Amino acid sequence: MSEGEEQVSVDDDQQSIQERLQAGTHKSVFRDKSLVEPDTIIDENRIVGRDDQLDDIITYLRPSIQGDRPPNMLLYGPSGTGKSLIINAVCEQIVEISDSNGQRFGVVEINCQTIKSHDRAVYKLVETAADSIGIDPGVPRKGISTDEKLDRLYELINDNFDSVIIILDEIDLLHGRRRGTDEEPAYSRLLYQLSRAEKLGKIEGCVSVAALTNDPGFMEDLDGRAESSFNPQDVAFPDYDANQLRSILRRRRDAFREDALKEDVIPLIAAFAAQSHGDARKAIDLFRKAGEIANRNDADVVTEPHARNAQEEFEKDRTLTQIEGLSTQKKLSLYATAAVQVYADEDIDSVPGTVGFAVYEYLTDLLDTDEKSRDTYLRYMNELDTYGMVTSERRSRGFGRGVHKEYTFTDDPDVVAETLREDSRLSDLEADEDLVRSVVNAQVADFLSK
Ligand SMILES: Nc1ncnc2c1ncn2[C@@H]1O[C@H](COP(=O)(O)OP(=O)(O)OP(=O)(O)O)[C@@H](O)[C@H]1O
Repeated sequence: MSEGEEQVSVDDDQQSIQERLQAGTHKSVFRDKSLVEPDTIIDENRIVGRDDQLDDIITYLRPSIQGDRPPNMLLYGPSGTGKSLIINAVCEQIVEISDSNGQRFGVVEINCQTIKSHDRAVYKLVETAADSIGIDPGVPRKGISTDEKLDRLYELINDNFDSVIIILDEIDLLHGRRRGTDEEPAYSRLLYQLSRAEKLGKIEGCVSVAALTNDPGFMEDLDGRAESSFNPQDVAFPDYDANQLRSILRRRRDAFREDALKEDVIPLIAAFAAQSHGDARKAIDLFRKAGEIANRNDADVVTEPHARNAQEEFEKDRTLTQIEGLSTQKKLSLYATAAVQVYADEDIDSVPGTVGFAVYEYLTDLLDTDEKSRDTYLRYMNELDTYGMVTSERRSRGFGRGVHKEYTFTDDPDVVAETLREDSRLSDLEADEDLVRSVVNAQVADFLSK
C-alpha cells in the first residue's frame, strides 16, 4: 500500500444497496392508502354526522335542477369540519342530474388562501372556469384590466353553462387591496361583483356564490353594499365530537389491511383529534401517520404506540411551523413561560404572568441578550394568545391579591420548549437546565407565598 493510501476494510457481511432497499419493502399495513390521503374526494357513503348541513345545502341548491336561481350561501365553522366536503358532494350530484337532464351546471371553485389581490382572484376564476370547460383562459394574466378579466369570466359562463355555482373557499383570507388606496378588502369587492352579475344582466343563466370561512364573524367585516347584495343563507359547521370522529375513521377502516389495525387505535386517534376542536382532517392525518410509522418500524399491525407517536409528530410539526416565524424576543418570552410549566415541582395548571416575566428576565441575563419591559413581555404573550399558542385568562389567586394574567399552553409545553431550543440562539439553555429549574421553583414559591 502506498504512503497516504487509506486502508478500507471490506466487510463481507455488508448488505448491497439492492438488499437494503428490498429489506425496506416490508408488507405495508395499507390496503388503499388513498382513503386517508388529505385530498381524496370520498364517496358519499363515507360521510358521517353532517345530516343537517347536507339537508340545508340540498334544499338551497335544489332550485338549480329546476331551472331557478339558488340563494347565495355562507358556510362557516372551524377547519376540518366538512364545509368543502359537503358542498362538493352536493354539487357533484347536481352535475350528474343536470347532465342527464341535458342541462349544463357548472362548478367553479377556488381557494383564496394564497391569492393576494382581487385581480388575481378574478383571474383564478377565469382560469378555473376555462379549465373545467377544457379550453384556454383566452385572456392574459397581466396587461389587461380586472374588468376585462371579469367580462371574460361572464363570457365563459354564458357560453357554457345554464346555471353555475361559484365556491370561494377560505374567503376571509382574500384581504388584498390596491397599493396606496384604502378601498374595501378584496373579498368585499369580489362578493359584491359576483352577486350582482345576474341582476346587472352580465350573466344570463343562474349564478349563486358559496363562501366558505372559518371566521364566524365574517359577515360583520363585510362592506355594507357587499353584505346586502351577497345576503347569504348561513350554514354552520360545528366541531365533531369524539364519537363522530370515531365513525368517520371507521368508515375509512378499509384504508388498512383487514388484520393490520388494533382495535384501540381508532378510539385513541378520535380522542386526540377531538381535543383540538374536533377536526376531521387532523383525525384522518393521524390515522395515516400512524400507519406510516408502523410501516417505518416494519410492524405488521398498527398499534396504540404508533398512534401516540403520530400525535407527537403532529404536535411537533405544527408547533415547529408556528414557532419558526417568531422573533427571538417572542421565542424567549414563550420559552420562559413554557419553562415554568415544565420545571415547576408544584403542580400548576397555568403560568402566572409575574412568574413567566421573572424567568424571562433571568434568561435574558443568562443569554446576555436585550431585556424588554414587563409590558412588552405581556404584549408578546397576548400576541401568542391570538396565534392560538397559549390561552390567557385573568385570575385572582385569593383575597386581596388583585387580578393578573395566567397562561396555559395549547400544545404540550415540553414539546414547545424542546422545539424552541432548536433555535441556535436558545440552544445553550439545554446545558443550563438545572439553573433554570431552580430559578423557576424559587419564583413559583415566591409567588405562592405572597
Ligand atoms: N363528516 C365527514 N365525514 C367524513 N369525512 C369527513 C367529514 N368531514 C370532514 N371529513 C374529511 O376531513 C377532511 C377535511 O374536510 P373539509 O376539507 O371538508 O373541511 P373544511 O371544513 O372545508 O376545512 P377548512 O376550513 O380547513 O377548509 C377531508 O379529508 C374530508 O374528507
